[in-house]
Amino acid sequence: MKSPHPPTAHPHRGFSPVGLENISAVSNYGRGAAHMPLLKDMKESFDIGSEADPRYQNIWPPAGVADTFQPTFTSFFQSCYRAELAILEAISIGVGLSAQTLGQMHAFQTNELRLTHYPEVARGEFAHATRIAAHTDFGTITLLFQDRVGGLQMEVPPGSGCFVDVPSGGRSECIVNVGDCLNKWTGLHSARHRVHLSEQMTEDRVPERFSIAYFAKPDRDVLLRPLLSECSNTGDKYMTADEFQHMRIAGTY
Ligand SMILES: O=C(O)CCC(=O)C(=O)O
Ligand SMILES: [Fe+2]
Repeated sequence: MKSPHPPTAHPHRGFSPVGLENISAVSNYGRGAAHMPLLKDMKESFDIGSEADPRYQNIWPPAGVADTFQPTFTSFFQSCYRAELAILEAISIGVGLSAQTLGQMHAFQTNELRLTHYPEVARGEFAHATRIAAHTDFGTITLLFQDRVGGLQMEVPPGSGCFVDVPSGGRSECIVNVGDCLNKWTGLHSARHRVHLSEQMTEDRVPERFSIAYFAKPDRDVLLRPLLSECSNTGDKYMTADEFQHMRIAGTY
């Protein structure tokens, strides 16, 4: 392995083989009594942070191995950051905050880009495993890009344990997902989602699937407190974003 992820969840950098991370460790965050089953994830991933992050370095492939990888994804990361700031401005205005409120809390680019490959598997594997277990994203917003294979599902209604397919519009589509931090600031719903067997998948072999998720995260010292007087949040009030990220991710590696 040329760019191994550290053995713990922090920092999210480099390559994680199938079996290293299991998201079901955090599936039950924020849930009431109806607990999700503990299923192993069938995925491998590569995590990239901002080159400007003062705390953590990226773990790039060594020189001579996939030399276009680093410039391609450094540039893509910057494109996602520009999109993030535009979307945060729109959300700020939409919820009644001043236009720069959310953007100002994302100045240091503690964001992460994750490339995920879900290998082809036999359909029967889904009896005791999944592609990525149910979870809410921990950050502010997620920009999700996927191929046309399908399998992304959202919990509807919230807290029910029932998941519906999110149809894939293909590689030019970007799904914007609300994360837990934006939920704490504004009350917008952070949807629980997973990647599992979709209703359309009727063959014995479930084809491989690729996705790219860009996780926009708050600056580490920002407090997660309600920004709108009418929104009611529960639990974890006034943690810093950094404390919250560490708490949420514990146990996944
Ligand atoms: O692969 C996907 O479509 C979703 C991945 C995801 O939800 C995540 O990495 O947080
Ligand atoms: Fe997610």
